[in-house]
Amino acid sequence: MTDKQNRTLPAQPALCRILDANLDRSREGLRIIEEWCRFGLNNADLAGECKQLRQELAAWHVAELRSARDTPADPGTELTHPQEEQRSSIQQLLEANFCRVEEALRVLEEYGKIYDRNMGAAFKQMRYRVYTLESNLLAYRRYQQLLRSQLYLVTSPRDNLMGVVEAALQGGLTLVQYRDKNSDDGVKLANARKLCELCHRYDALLIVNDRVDFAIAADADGVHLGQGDWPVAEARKLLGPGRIIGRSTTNGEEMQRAIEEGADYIGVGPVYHTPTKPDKQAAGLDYVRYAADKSPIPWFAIGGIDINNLDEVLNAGAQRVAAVRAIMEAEQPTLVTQFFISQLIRMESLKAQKALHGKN
Ligand SMILES: Cc1ncc(COP(=O)(O)OP(=O)(O)O)c(N)n1
Ligand SMILES: Cc1ncsc1CCOP(=O)(O)O
Ligand SMILES: [Mg+2]
Repeated sequence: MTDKQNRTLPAQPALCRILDANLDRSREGLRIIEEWCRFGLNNADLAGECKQLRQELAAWHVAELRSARDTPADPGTELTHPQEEQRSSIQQLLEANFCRVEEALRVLEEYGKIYDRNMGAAFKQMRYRVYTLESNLLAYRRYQQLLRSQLYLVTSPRDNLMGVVEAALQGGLTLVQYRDKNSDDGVKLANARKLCELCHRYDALLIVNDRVDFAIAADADGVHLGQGDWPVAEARKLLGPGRIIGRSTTNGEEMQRAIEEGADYIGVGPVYHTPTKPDKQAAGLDYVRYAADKSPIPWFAIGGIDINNLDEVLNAGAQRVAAVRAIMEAEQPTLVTQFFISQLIRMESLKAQKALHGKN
């Protein structure tokens, strides 16, 4: 690739060292990301793109650049940032390494222009591919997290909102919706941001109810839209393909429309009449059975579900449930969360066993 004809000036040792260091940096960062795509996500496409980028970088990493390396004289090897020493989650590790790769590619793009006529354009194109990889990876991670979530906590306003949600997260919750119909916008935005930070610390997703603008401003994982809220397509325009959009449905027609509109999941209910939404008529267990039979996308039974009637909802075919009062008003939200999850897992393995033995 570094055909000498494309070279504009004889390479200075400092320039070679800069290019060598940043080729190393970008290749290492991509390797770290690739390992997660391969072993953490089992995603051959994402891992393949990392490998392809690494190979293209390797082709630029010619002997002239590698031999310019002078590690003992490099003052930069001693410099570390406290954040480099700490990684509190996979999310943070990935973000840090994407940042490292993108910075290194930018350096390669700028200094590369002096070294080789084609280098600037090549690294610019690679940097854009890394941005695309980053958003594809984030979208994939979000969707995987949605798929593995069987319990969905929808919050209600509480003095100790963060404490209750954290207790549920400690019980294994992986999906939370911030729902608050009465607070001022300033309070809502502050709460959405705090909840987002809290959920991400536990590797859980945060969805914001009703408001696309808050979901964006809080950098949440998505939005939940009812039949009277924004159309899914309009929300998608603002949120892009990487964030999750949920839609409430009370019957088969609404379910079909939500799927056609491109919702990522649907709420199915209210299963029972509930004081949390007193004006809404119950859709009943029949609609749960209908969803179990017909929905090709993830769906959450919601409305009046608690630890006493959970079995009935699961027997009607629900594999995922959402709850407000059962967790928000529990004396021990951690224990209730653990109970819900254990029952959902029990039912899932019962179904898997039945399928294995060919029974209905
Ligand atoms: C998971 C889930 N399902 C349904 C709803 C209800 O949404 P909506 O009909 O818009 O009513 P409000 O929650 O906005 O009062 C939900 N929030 N979450
Ligand atoms: C938001 C919502 N959408 C349909 S039912 C419902 C409220 C569920 O609340 P609870 O779990 O307290 O019955
Ligand atoms: Mg709504």
